[in-house]
Amino acid sequence: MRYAHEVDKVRAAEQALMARLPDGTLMARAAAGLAAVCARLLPRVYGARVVLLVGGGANGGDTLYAGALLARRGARVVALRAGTSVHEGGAAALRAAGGRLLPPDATGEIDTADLVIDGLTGIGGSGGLREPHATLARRASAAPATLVACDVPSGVDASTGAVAGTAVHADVTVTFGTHKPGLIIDPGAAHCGVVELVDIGLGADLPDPDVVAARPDDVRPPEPGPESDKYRRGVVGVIAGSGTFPGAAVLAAGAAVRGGAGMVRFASDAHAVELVRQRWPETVTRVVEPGPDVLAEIGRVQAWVVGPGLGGGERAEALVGAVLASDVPVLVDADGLNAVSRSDALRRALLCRDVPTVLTPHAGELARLLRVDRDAIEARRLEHARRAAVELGATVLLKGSTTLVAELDRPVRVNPTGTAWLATAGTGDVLSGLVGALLAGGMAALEAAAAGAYLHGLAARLASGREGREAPISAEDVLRAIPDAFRTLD
Ligand SMILES: NC(=O)C1=CN([C@@H]2O[C@H](COP(=O)(O)OP(=O)(O)OC[C@H]3O[C@@H](n4cnc5c(N)ncnc54)[C@H](OP(=O)(O)O)[C@@H]3O)[C@@H](O)[C@H]2O)[C@H](O)CC1
Ligand SMILES: [K+]
Repeated sequence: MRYAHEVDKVRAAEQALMARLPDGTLMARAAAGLAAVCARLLPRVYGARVVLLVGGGANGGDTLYAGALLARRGARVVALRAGTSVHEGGAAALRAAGGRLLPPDATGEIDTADLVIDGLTGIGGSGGLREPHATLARRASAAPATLVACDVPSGVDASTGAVAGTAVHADVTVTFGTHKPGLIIDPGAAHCGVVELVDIGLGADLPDPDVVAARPDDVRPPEPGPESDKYRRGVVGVIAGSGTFPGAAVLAAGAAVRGGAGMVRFASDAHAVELVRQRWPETVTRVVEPGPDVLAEIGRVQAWVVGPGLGGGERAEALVGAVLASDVPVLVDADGLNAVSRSDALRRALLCRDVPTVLTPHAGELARLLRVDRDAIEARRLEHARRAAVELGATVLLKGSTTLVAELDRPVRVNPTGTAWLATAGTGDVLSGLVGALLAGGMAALEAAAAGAYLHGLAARLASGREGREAPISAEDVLRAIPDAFRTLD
């Protein structure tokens, strides 16, 4: 797993470590790591033009010391000082190494630089960048020089990834001690470029992470063994589709088949059932009307998926209500989520469940569930995913530019796979069937949702093609690539 810690925890760990070390040790380690990455990025350090953008805090201090190290190796280093104060030790070190400090209006230096280091704000930054910081950030982001952010791109909230106004668009972000959530969650993540972690010795002082991102060997879907039969591998029940949206049913049922369920039971109205039977003959189908015995009519399952393409109205509410009253894990998606948004009774049913529930909203669906603005969700994804997990008593998988999975008292999972090409109709239906199959296979809700998001994102990448040569994909393409995504796991 890749771990990320919020600012308070980073500061506490730094305090604990600093108490045992001579003054200035951590800043020296951070500066050395930053300078080493910058030296690697330059074709030649000697004679290179390096510009430092320096704010008044320790982030500026790290940057000045790193600039001094590069100046000692022959780089021509100038620092543009934003704000009134500057880290004194760092400024003295830069001057002693032959570097110069200039006022912030010397922006012409940025346009002719080979490399710019952004040391305006780090974990101490808050709110939108003020002037002259914002102008320097914009100018550096637009300049041809390689732009390296010190610890965090200035203007990005390190704990959340929120960006309130101007923020640096870095090519590389050199971060110290641990990742910060804002470096792996959008919109902040999109400002970081490549993230390099420099070890400054915080390890033992860091508590449990706030946010984690899986690496390939962290994703372990259930595997059949010699004892397995279709029932032991897990039966998933999919209730999806309607006269208006039968395609969602075909995609969700297909993804449940490809996701490794031992058997898929599919139930809906006659039209959706006919389509699913034609496309996925391996499913066991049943035409159902909502009623008190609807789940018994469909048969025993180890997990339910309800919602894709169900449409609005009482039918959807009745079917979601029946599933929420069951005693097996449930995944609610799409129109199922909209039914919960409309109905206080369903909301109560959700909170009363004592078996896991996974909700898979996109930002618009989550906005309706939480009764907040959609833009607020997009701007502060981490906060809203966590809030939804608490208020709705469920594991919440928030889809979008960075997919998050939140569950009460657990580190939030950030999905590292995926591609912008996934933003196309029907891909959410595929995700719901896939996660449903993993739930039926016995994975815990958080693990199933995170593994499903990982495999789904990977399938989309495999379907869209080699990096730099991607092509548009359909939900059907993602569905077809699911077996290849499984094959890439260790
Ligand atoms: N503590 C350590 O041992 C280590 C820290 N490292 C580096 O330190 C930074 C954190 O440094 P800190 O001084 O706490 O804060 P910053 O430098 O990130 O930011 C504070 C300055 O930024 C100004 N500020 C804040 N918000 C804005 C804004 N929106 N616009 C413009 N300027 C802003 C703030 O000014 P105020 O007037 O608001 O006080 C300060 O001048 C950390 O990120 C590391 O780089 C190293 O890791 C080594 C160990
Ligand atoms: K910075």
